[in-house]
Amino acid sequence: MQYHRNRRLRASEALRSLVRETVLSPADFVLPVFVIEGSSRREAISSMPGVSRLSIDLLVKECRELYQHGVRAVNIYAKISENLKDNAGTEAWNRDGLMQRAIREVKNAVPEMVLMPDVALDPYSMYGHDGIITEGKVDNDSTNDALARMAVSQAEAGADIVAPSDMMDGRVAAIREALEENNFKDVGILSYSAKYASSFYGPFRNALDSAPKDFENIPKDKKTYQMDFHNSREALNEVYKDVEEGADIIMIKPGMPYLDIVAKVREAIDLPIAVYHTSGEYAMLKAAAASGWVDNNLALMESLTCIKRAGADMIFTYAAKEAAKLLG
Ligand SMILES: NCc1[nH]cc(CCC(=O)O)c1CC(=O)O
Ligand SMILES: [Mg+2]
Repeated sequence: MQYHRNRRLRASEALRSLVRETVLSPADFVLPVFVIEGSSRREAISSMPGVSRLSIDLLVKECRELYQHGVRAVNIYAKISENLKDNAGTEAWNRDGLMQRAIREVKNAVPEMVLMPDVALDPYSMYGHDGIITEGKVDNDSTNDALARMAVSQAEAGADIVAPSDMMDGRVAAIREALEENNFKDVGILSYSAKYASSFYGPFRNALDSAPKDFENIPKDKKTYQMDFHNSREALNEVYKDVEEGADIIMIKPGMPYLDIVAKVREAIDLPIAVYHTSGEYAMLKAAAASGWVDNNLALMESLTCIKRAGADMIFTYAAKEAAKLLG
């Protein structure tokens, strides 16, 4: 006689919480933030309800609040004016650039906050690409030199961890080497190792005005560097290379439609894994909730919990503050 009654342990919330395998905490979240010039400026991003671009002073304020809610890491993007953009993305390593000033001021005001600036040329590129264009192609190796300079200038400004999101080959090694040479041996690298060419980045590209631009003989998408979403084993290949090159944290992106990749990478490596709940995933949730088709709070917490269950140690999400408040 055998009665397997799995329902026994689901009988009450107290029992369910005793056997719960995955529990979210505000400390799991990294909030991506968009910084703009000026002061007391807040620009709502229409494709991402609840998300705004902030001037540095408001970003500082936001970071203080986040920290109080238990969110202790931000991933920073700068929206610079069109006339500062060029092919090489030179503004990206301007010591007095918007990004560098933002890092300096936030670090100064909230020193405990973990600052993870984005390393990639697209917000600085006149073409909207993550690399330098040479003869109509995104050139890998010259881009790596630029990324290394960008990372060093962010480290100089006070970054704790630099986060290359470009998908050039060998850039983790190039950045690691440059950081060591410049005596930033304690600055870490969070590498977007398995980043797919995805339609879920649309709202983000609106927010930064960073989509590939319509130039003749210039690629209109990022498929020659970001991964093909039909592939899974290729993600492991990418991850192993970055581990070898000295990455401290491995990122997989996007999140929800890619949890098979997260689970697979979790099995394969022991480094911390970050997963990006992307702008498109956030926008879909907000749109459905606004229509009354899903419950915002329940669907949000379920989404984030499932990302953690798949193997994420940390989650990049635009809902970081909202979720932290719901947990608090
Ligand atoms: N280096 C670009 C970058 N860094 C983060 C995101 C997407 C983030 C999101 O959609 O939330 C992108 C977009 C892209 O690759 O075009
Ligand atoms: Mg790679």
